[in-house]
Amino acid sequence: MTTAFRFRKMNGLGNDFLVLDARAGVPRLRPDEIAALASRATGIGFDQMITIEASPAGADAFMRIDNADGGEVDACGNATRCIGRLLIGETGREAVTIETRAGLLRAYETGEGERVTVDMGVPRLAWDEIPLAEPFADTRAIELQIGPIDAPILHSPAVVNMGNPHAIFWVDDVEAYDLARIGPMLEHHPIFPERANISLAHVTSADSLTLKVWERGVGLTRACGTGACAAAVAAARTRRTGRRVAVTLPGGVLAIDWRASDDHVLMTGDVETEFAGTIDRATLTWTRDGAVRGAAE
Ligand SMILES: N[C@H](CCC[C@H](N)C(=O)O)C(=O)O
Repeated sequence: MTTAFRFRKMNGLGNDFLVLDARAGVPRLRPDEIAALASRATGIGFDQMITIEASPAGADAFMRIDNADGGEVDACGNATRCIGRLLIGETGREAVTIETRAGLLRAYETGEGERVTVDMGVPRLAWDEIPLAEPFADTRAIELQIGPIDAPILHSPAVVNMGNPHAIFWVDDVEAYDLARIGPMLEHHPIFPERANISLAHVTSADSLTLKVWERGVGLTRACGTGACAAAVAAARTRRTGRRVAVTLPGGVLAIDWRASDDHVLMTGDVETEFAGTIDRATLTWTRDGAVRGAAE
């Protein structure tokens, strides 16, 4: 019996994914196997593994999300755009529904090339929805200080849940902080019982901000879709911007619209299919179509 199965490699603004299709019989990998394949040193290298499954709720598909550390989570904005693109191509429809552990999401064509819009639903803003370890009446700015570090003190982040927990710190220069060093301290801060994704946001105008993200369970990524949504909601809530914000990340720009009519957050951006290949689970080696054999230790 073969232990080989197919995969696709995709990304949304450089936030990259190993995409498996369980509807074709791909096995559920263990966390240690996911982490080994996610390694950029010895594996295929990716931020999240995304598994497409049949949807119990009758959506076009269920999307399962595992971070590079092997931990399963409930939301991934950039991956939702990528899977939306795949399902739009598969169904021939302009709009598809994707079931996730955070709820049913709709993805639709924008008519501009590979660009996809996803309705990420309504942000959760109460302290116990983030969640936080203790009550805060105003989640637009919570008492959390870290430092002193070799840069201005980070303090009073906004917190937002987009199906996953986010903390956003307002800074004048996202490069003035060693996020690779302080990110893990904040991700694992005791105020976040489920840990958190950590963003540095520099508001550049009433409709634009620059964002740098340390992702829970991954580390620094080139883009974070739910992070961009969370930062745009937080900026609007604190009157730093309007409800439509262009979020510039290291990998590109996401257009966020926190729609006033129903409080849904719409996220629009490009997706890219990089390559396809085959993984042999028995040896955790893989072959990229039309390329040389790789090997995950
Ligand atoms: N690291 C996130 C999941 C992926 C989020 C990000 N890749 C996105 O595009 O939203 C978490 O643990 O909540």
